[in-house]
Amino acid sequence: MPVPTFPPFPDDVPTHPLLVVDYNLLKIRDQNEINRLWEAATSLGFWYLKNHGTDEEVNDLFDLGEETMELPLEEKMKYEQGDAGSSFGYKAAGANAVDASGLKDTIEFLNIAKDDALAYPKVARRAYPPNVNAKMSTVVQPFVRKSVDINTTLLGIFNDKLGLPEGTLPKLHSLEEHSGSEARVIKNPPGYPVERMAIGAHTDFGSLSFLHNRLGGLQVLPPGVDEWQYVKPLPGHAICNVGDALAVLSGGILHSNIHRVMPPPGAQNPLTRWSAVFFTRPGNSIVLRPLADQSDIIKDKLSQHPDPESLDTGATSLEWFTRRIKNQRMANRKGPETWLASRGTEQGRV
Ligand SMILES: O=C(O)CCC(=O)C(=O)O
Ligand SMILES: [Fe+2]
Repeated sequence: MPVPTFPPFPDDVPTHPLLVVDYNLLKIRDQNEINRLWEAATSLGFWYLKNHGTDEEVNDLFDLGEETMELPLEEKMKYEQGDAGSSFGYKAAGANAVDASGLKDTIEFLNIAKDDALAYPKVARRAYPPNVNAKMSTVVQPFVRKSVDINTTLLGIFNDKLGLPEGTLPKLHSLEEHSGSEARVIKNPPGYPVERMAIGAHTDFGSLSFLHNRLGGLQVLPPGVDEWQYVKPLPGHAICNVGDALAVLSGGILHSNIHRVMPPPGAQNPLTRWSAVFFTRPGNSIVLRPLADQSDIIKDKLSQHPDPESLDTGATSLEWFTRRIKNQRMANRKGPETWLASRGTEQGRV
């Protein structure tokens, strides 16, 4: 389907500019571009990525998301992610909390494990609706493959900048091991005022997120700033960000920033908001702690950290995700403490 045109993003709301990084230049290891990526990843931890060559795959995934969300709720619920802390599958609107008070989220999403997408027609992790299976090879796999390629390139660049032995970070995110890496399509229905949180404030759980937005609604709370600021969607530009796993592995050199999703602002507000993401996460067995024994740069950074132990999570990647996902589920909620138990590196800012 052709990409629809939308009302413009308003010009009277606070926005946060992001550096634009050119993927074509990263691919040829242009030093200047690598330095700009590094600057973005170690400050806000968010940047725009242009020339990523994934537009068609993203549009096809949006179409598949639309087709899936139109299924009757009863059908979608057959593929629900459940309450045990697994991420893969369908999540109905209202299944997660958005804050400590237990306000419910307003979005529904479908998560497809990279393990299932790449193993298809074998089932690696779980089942999906028949219409998703029908497009697994033609839509999901191509999106996952391109996203993996891009994020692996970024991991390779961070690896070298961090002074880690060649290939260390890509190896921790190997396709061979099962992981929490997944593709996600999100729908936020219209009808909510601009101040009604759709997804609560959070840091991403994994290492790198490759996000595609057409309408506004994503907001960041930059370090040292008290006001939430929108990230304006730019056509053809992905929004990339660092998640907790990479922040921890790098000893805090790479920054995992808090963000949340609100309904689209201004003239975009009456529209359904769709987003698509690929999350790259470490292999399930990888222990989330700074790689100080493999890099003097990380070791030095850690020696200046006020509380270096706080980065030693003692958790494997699988345990970290399971804890965070499980404790945001409304079905598991006992009180504000359940929300607190779902937190990552937000450091009390939400
Ligand atoms: O929809 C968006 O713009 C962001 C979604 C997000 O932050 C997430 O799924 O972790
Ligand atoms: Fe996120």
